[in-house]
Amino acid sequence: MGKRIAFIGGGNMASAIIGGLLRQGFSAADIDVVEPWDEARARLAKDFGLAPQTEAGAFLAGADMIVWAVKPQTFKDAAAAMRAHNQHALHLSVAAGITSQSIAQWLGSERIIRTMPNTPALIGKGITALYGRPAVTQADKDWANEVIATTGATVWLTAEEQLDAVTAISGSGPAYMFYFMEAMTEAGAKLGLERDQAYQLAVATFIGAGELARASTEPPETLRAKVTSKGGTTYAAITSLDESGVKDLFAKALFAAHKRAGELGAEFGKA
Ligand SMILES: NC(=O)C1=CN([C@@H]2O[C@H](COP(=O)(O)OP(=O)(O)OC[C@H]3O[C@@H](n4cnc5c(N)ncnc54)[C@H](OP(=O)(O)O)[C@@H]3O)[C@@H](O)[C@H]2O)C=CC1
Ligand SMILES: O=C(O)[C@@H]1CCC=N1
Repeated sequence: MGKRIAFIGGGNMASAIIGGLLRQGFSAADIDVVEPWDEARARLAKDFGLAPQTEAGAFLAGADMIVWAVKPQTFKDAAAAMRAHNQHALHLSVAAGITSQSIAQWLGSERIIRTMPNTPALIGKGITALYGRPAVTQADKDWANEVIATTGATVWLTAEEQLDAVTAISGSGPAYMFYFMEAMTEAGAKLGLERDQAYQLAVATFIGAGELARASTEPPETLRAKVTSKGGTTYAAITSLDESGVKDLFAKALFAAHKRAGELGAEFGKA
């Protein structure tokens, strides 16, 4: 790629993208990170051979792309600290809820791409949705895609509001999957399995079912029907789920995540 990338915030998401870039041959010498937390800086140095800085400074002038990987709550202050140091970079935000309009105001730039990744990005198995403000060129989008594709699949959106839905589905989604794995493990242990084995079974089932869904042209209802023998065990479990209203409750949880994304934007995106 031959360009410099600076990360503001060096936590989970920044590490996922940095890891992806380095795996694809991007040089650590071309990456800057601003990260105030000592432990996080030490981890970035140990894991990736980086030399992170505690705060924004003149070194940021060399960045062609700035990746905003801070929490929504700290984005505005971090933007104010960076603004004087770089006025030409392409900006790429991973923050939930914070609109590109807020970011444009804070940075005085229209070259902004918003994204919503997820944590499987850490192992190159993420999926990230991206949205570019109208001023962003195709060349900028191609470059952002190249950077994010180092962490997994990419999907481009045509409406920025859709990012809040993506956040509810795939951004927060890994946590729902782990929640189900926890429940399966706990139930397996209660039913007499060793906890480790119950967890192993749960994880392998998630991976197997996911890969099967990906490889199949059939919708999930059909794949589910193929597991559900008439009068059998799956039927008993699905009937119990339906009687408890689990599908509706699950949808309710996703709507709560969607609502929270909007609230984060409204609460922490003020000018
Ligand atoms: N985790 C996830 O699954 C996903 C997260 N996101 C988004 O990614 C963003 C980052 O999340 P995540 O990586 O999980 O968070 P982390 O807390 O792991 O990383 C954020 C880091 O930024 C640091 N920080 C705080 N203030 C500043 C500042 N002014 N300048 C530079 N760095 C600062 C924090 O330090 P300190 O802790 O000391 O404040 C922290 O180490 C969030 O906006 C979130 O919405 C998007 C998709 C998925
Ligand atoms: O929980 C959050 O707010 C972030 C955004 C998506 C996943 N984690």
